[in-house]
Amino acid sequence: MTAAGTGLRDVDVAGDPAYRITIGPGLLDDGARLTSALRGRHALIVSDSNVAPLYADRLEAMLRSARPNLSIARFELPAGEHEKTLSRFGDCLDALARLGATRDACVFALGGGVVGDLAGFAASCWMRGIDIVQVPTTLLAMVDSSVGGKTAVDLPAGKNLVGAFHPPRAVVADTAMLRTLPDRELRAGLAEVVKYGAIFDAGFLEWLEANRVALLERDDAALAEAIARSCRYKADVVARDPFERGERALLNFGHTFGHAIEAEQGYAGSADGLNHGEAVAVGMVLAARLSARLGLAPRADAERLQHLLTAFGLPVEVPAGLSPDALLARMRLDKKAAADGLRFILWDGAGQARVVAGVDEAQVLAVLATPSDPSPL
Ligand SMILES: NC(=O)c1ccc[n+]([C@@H]2O[C@H](COP(=O)([O-])OP(=O)(O)OC[C@H]3O[C@@H](n4cnc5c(N)ncnc54)[C@H](O)[C@@H]3O)[C@@H](O)[C@H]2O)c1
Ligand SMILES: O=C(O)C(=O)C[C@@H](O)[C@H](O)[C@H](O)COP(=O)(O)O
Ligand SMILES: [Zn+2]
Repeated sequence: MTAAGTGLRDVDVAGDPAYRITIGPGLLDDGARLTSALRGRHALIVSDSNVAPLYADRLEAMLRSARPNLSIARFELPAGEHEKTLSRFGDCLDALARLGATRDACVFALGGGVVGDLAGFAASCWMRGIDIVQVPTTLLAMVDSSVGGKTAVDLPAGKNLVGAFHPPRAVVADTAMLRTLPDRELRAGLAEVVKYGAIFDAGFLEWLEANRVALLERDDAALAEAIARSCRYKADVVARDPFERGERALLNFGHTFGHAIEAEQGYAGSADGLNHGEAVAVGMVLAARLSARLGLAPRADAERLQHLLTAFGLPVEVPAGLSPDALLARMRLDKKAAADGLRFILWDGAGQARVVAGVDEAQVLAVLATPSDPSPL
């Protein structure tokens, strides 16, 4: 996985298309790697109002020096979850039209998961599908959203309700860009890192417990290891189940609750509510507590998960003012719900998750209505 002497790590994702995730410092200056998947003469750089001023000029310069004949345009959205909308998606398509992007054009998603999801969805729709290279700039995007090809925008009715599966041609994760990431967004990314341990590997949870301080202090080696291991977990599951017909749904651990919280807060995100990673942290604790309540998993495992997330500075309680009934109504529009009712990703204990159908709504309401600490599960 580590190329000797380069400080870079590669994680290959099997599938159609197969692609490579490259992780390490300095990749934003690697024009050859950034353009390795480029086929045509048009490139659209999609970014947001925080990331573009920091990194878009460098990316554009690299693309120009590697491919002098490239026509390059930019589309910049205001930063924030509330911008992951159909309206901004339309604006992104308009930017492709102004560029005159042909079917061999390539979109470069330079940003966090909001940019990656929106740019990916635009790439999946423009002329029925053009290439995208993901250049993730948040920890969350490096460990999760840039990998696996889920793209989407939010609707007022629900999170990620409109989207497509559209895998990238490459993922280029320059870890040096994490140096400018706000602490709160770093912690949000750690929530999705914890998720991999929670659903796949209790040993990884132990590693996270042992490396908690190093990760929060942005130790390069610890972060690189966490990113590479997370990408490996995700790459393996999406290669086996790219369209979420089965086991990929495990990656939704904590998301049924989390997405309901995000939607109920109007996608306020970091500005005035919980961001995605924080909402998932709360959701994972609720899912673990629901598992304990249903007698599927030991209470001690739920407490351990809660403890780790708290140690990472993440919230573990439903924000004040959100009603259990309103959250439950949101969950009925979760994409995993089916004729047999709500489906949750629950666990048999740390590192062992499964899909559980037909979960009793009264039990869900009971978990939502009970504060986690210090009350009993
Ligand atoms: N497609 C998937 O598989 C998948 C997986 C997980 C999450 N998601 C989606 O990802 C989104 C959350 O992504 P996110 O947490 O990256 O949030 P985000 O994209 O909103 O980025 C968080 C904040 O950090 C800023 N930022 C980004 N990189 C920076 C940098 N290097 N330096 C300084 N500031 C920087 C952004 O401008 C933003 O304000 C949600 O919409 C979620 O639904 C998708
Ligand atoms: O890649 C996946 O599959 C995931 O579920 C990863 C999640 O972390 C991510 O938040 C994803 O966007 C959720 O997808 P959705 O299908 O529940 O909208
Ligand atoms: Zn997520």
